Amino acid sequence: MSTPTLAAFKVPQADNEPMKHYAPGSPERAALQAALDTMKQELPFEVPCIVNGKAVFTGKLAKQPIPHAHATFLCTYHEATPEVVDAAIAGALAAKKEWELMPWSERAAVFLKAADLISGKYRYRLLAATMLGQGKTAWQAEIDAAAEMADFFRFGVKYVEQLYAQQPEKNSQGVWNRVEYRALEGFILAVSPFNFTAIGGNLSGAPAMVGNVALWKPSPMAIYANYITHQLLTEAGVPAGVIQFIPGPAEEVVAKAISSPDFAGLHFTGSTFVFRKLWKDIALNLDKYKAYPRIVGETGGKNFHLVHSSADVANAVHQTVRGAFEYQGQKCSACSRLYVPKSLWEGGFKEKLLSETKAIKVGDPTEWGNFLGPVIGRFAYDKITGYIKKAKDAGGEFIIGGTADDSKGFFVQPTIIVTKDPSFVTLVEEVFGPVLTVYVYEDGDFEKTAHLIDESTQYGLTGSIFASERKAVLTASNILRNAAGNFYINEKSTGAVVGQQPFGGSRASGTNDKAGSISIFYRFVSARSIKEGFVGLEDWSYPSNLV
Ligand SMILES: NC(=O)c1ccc[n+]([C@@H]2O[C@H](COP(=O)([O-])OP(=O)(O)OC[C@H]3O[C@@H](n4cnc5c(N)ncnc54)[C@H](O)[C@@H]3O)[C@@H](O)[C@H]2O)c1
Ligand SMILES: N[C@@H](CCC=O)C(=O)O
Repeated sequence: MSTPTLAAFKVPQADNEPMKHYAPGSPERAALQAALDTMKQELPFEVPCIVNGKAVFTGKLAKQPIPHAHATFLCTYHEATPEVVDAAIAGALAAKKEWELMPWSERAAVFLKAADLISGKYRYRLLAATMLGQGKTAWQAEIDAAAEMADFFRFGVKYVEQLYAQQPEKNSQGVWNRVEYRALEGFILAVSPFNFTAIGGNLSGAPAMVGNVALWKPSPMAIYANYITHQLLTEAGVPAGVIQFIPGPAEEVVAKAISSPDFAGLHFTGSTFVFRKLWKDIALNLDKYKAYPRIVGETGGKNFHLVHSSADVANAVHQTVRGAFEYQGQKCSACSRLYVPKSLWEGGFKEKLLSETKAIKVGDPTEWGNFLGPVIGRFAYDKITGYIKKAKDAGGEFIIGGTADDSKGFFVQPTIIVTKDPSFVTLVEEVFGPVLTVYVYEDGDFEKTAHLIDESTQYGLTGSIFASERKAVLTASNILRNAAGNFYINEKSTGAVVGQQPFGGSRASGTNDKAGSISIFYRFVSARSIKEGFVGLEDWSYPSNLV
């Protein structure tokens, strides 16, 4: 039976999820501690693939280690095989028939409920899994797994309502024009990174919100938090088959999915290298596809803080410490290059930056008081320490840090390197760790330095100008227009909020489809224009045909 449309429903106003602060003695600190204690007692968990709403135990096992104590595993998970991927595609296509025809208000209700499950019932479990599995402190986990994910769903619903409301301005006499926003034919492949639990939820959830079905391949380093995300989406009412959860060997699972004729789009967040490879692989399969696939990818960055001589030094230093080192520099938006005028650097900036950085406590992120946790895993540890070695070999001046210890967990101390070489290796390549490289410029070279920032890397993700002189802000804003998709003034380069600063960059940083905005939804719909005539033609010829 079809569902009647008996009203034009309005979705609730979207507000950002109120953040909890976890201060000593607060009820939220007690609740999170209890969730952590329980999770530590119960681990390791077993995680299956979820296909058509059913748990699939393939027996092909892999493990997600705890980065601050890598001998311990948070979960053992069952990897998807090519047969599981095939079943996931077939099941998703079958589920799509009902899902895309479901009235919008029903789909909206599912995601609004998911947001409330994140704010309430699942909050502390999601946070605990993100802290243990991805090495986040309580605050970093709160920003991500609670606030950002709830915001993605609540604001997403609002944006879809706005998208659907976009209708043709004009109707000729006797005609009614409409546009409907169809889901894409086929399925979306969502491939998510380790560093934000929320991004996994959004990569699979955003296409589903507009009626698509998705195969979700999570990062091997975020399996458990993403599995909980899938569970809450199911509890919220996402029907079986609409989001298939298929962890597994990345190359194999992804290659299988993108070789399907029904592959309709890639929703990717991760490194530039992998995204470029996938784009090329998709291109090689182009003749197989039923339609041109949509390719959306948000990727790496080499984000800058440019300090002008008129800047408030205390603010610039504090913002830089947070921007560079929070979550161990493993945010795509992390500040990893700092440009400071000589007068400020020698006039107290350097001392303040050093003394503030020295005060940072590094250790187990589930212990209150630690500001930094471990980096995510062996590969990241080796890559970051490799860059530290390269920087030492190239003659960088290490003013703090440069040391690391992987005996128990993957710990890298916050590191600051000063260089006189504007193309220094850690000034141009993405390190993705707690490593900040400083370039000190002559005060008179402000504009030249802005051009240097613009031209010296392939990326264009985030960046900040610190200045109190308006002219300096304007100059930097103009020169750096294409150097950052998220540009900040007297604010750090990290911490974009859904509904406030739509997120994404261009150049080698991504397709800039702006997660957390209406733009992303355009990428996962294919509009159909409908023209209905109410008055029949009485003749076929035009007045211009008369003589
Ligand atoms: N721009 C953004 O919004 C944004 C947000 C978060 C992270 N990032 C970027 O992500 C990177 C860190 O995340 P990561 O380490 O998880 O990235 P990654 O590229 O290593 O992995 C991302 C995803 O791709 C999969 N993958 C890896 N190799 C693959 C292959 N050969 N074929 C198919 N799939 C493959 C992984 O399993 C994972 O699911 C950084 O470069 C960071 O800047 C960007
Ligand atoms: N949106 C986040 C970064 C996400 C990528 O890692 C920020 O703005 O800091």
